[in-house]
Amino acid sequence: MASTSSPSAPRRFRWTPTLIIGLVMMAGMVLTAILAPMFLTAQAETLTANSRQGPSAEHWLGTDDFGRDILARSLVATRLTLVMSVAATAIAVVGGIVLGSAVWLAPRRVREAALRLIESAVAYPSLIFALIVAAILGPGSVNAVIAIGLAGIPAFTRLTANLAASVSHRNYVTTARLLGVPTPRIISRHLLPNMAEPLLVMATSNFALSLLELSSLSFVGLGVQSPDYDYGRLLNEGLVSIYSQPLQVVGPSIMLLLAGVGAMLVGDGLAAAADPRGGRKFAGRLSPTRAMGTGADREALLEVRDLVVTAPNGKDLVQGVSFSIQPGQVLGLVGESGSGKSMTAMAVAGLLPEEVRRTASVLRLGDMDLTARNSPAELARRIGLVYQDPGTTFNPALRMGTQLTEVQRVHLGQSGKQAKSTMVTALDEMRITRPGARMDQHPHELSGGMLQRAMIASSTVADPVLLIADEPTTALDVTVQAEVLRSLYRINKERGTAILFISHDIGVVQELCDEVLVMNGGRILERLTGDQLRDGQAAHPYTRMLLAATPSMTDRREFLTADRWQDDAGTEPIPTEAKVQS
Ligand SMILES: Nc1ncnc2c1ncn2[C@@H]1O[C@H](COP(=O)(O)OP(=O)(O)OP(=O)(O)O)[C@@H](O)[C@H]1O
Repeated sequence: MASTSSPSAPRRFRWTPTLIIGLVMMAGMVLTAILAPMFLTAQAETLTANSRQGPSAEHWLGTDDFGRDILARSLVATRLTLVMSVAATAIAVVGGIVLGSAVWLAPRRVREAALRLIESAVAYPSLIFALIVAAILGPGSVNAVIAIGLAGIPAFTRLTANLAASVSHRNYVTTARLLGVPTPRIISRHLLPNMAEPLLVMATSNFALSLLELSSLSFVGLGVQSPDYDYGRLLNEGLVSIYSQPLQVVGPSIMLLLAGVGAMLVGDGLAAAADPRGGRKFAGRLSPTRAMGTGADREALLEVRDLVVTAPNGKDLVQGVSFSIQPGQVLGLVGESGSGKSMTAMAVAGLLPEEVRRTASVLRLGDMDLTARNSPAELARRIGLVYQDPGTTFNPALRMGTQLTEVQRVHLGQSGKQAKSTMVTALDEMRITRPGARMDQHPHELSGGMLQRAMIASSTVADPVLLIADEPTTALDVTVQAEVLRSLYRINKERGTAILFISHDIGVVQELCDEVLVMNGGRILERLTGDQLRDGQAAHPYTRMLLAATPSMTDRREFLTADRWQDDAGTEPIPTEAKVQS
């Protein structure tokens, strides 16, 4: 059977040179913070008579006023500096998440007022804010950490509130609310996991900022107090003899630079990994709402971003299309002939003609990166395909059984007998009469509708997570269309198979789809929910034109009445909600 890929599995992580260099630098800093105090404390803190010495083999950066090794002190100071920066960041993150969640939960008026207040706080320079807090609390390491932590809270509050507002519109949150799931559980289960990525990126940036601000506080005498020392404190001590003993500030300055650059590179790398197009912009420098808008749709089963399909002559047949399909969702792709629908679908299925090129910033099905070279067997297990013309899908010279069981025998490794018995069951589920006998028949002995349903049975026998149906009803007359649509509807409802449904017929699309993308000239012109389309809420003139060109819904509905839905196998009518609304 199909290996069911987790729909919410994160897409493959992008290791960029920036991120790798940043992580190596930060790993070096952490190692220094652990090892230096263990091995260098004596040289860093023991007072000797060798004061103010220049660089030598014994003291590479010389000694300070009290004969202590400057390099050793710079290295040992790493621990306190990093610990304080982590603590300040933790205060900002936790405080921001708690306050941001509270703001999101607050009544509308309170929320709006709070957001305005937060915007002003974010605009106020955090170092000035920290200086004021530190001055009120008094000098000291703990107070400096509190001051810098508090100064970072507004930015995280704004990010959390905006992200929560954005995530809370998703279907699963609405459903959880309707089911009466308590708010704290909605926050911990649905909101926070979906906000983790941008929050992590921002936390890394905040760490770099905290490092600099804490050092600044210590430098001006409001932070770490003697005999403790961090980079800022060492700079403060070196300042008095900067002309006679300039090397005294070089050690801590270099360490500060390395830690700051390392942390910023990690933040930049994480931002690029989160949004390949955004880079540093994503790291909280833009408005969080925008950041969220460009973020990944991790719940999506299929995620397509910036898909471009280029013909050999350099023409872009699909021009930067982005969309996603949630597990169990039916997404319609509608547009006139040549608009790029099939190219989009075939790009997803990895079945483009050889001469056509495909690029995308994200092309993911569950945890499978579709831009990578994937095994055809694995693709066949996860993606089922139903083509337009059942008459040409099957080889007229071969018996149905041979063709229908191909996927099972070739890709699932089933024996002929096992494959046949599975397929007979699948045909039966598709309401095809006398399925056993059909296996021995040739394609011309079956009706068009039966052939298409047999095709659907064959495409879904491996239980794919996604079914791509490319104009599956176009070649069929309108009464037979109904049988096929009904089969797709049942597959979706009973098995939860997501469907990418392609059609030039907007009337057919609106019967079946939860969401509809209107395509023209290789671009998406409009996105609508099925309900919006059924309610006639299409805004784009092209969509309206397509609707106008659709045969009267009243005529169509005649075919979709209960009687008409009785196909040759005597199936029951399609549930009301799947029918066309006029
Ligand atoms: N192999 C190819 N090389 C170059 N261009 C191609 C190739 N196949 C298709 N095209 C062009 O790509 C464009 C989009 O084709 P596509 O098949 O995606 O359209 P469609 O919307 O699915 O239409 P239809 O409903 O007719 O299949 C068309 O202009 C078509 O002529």
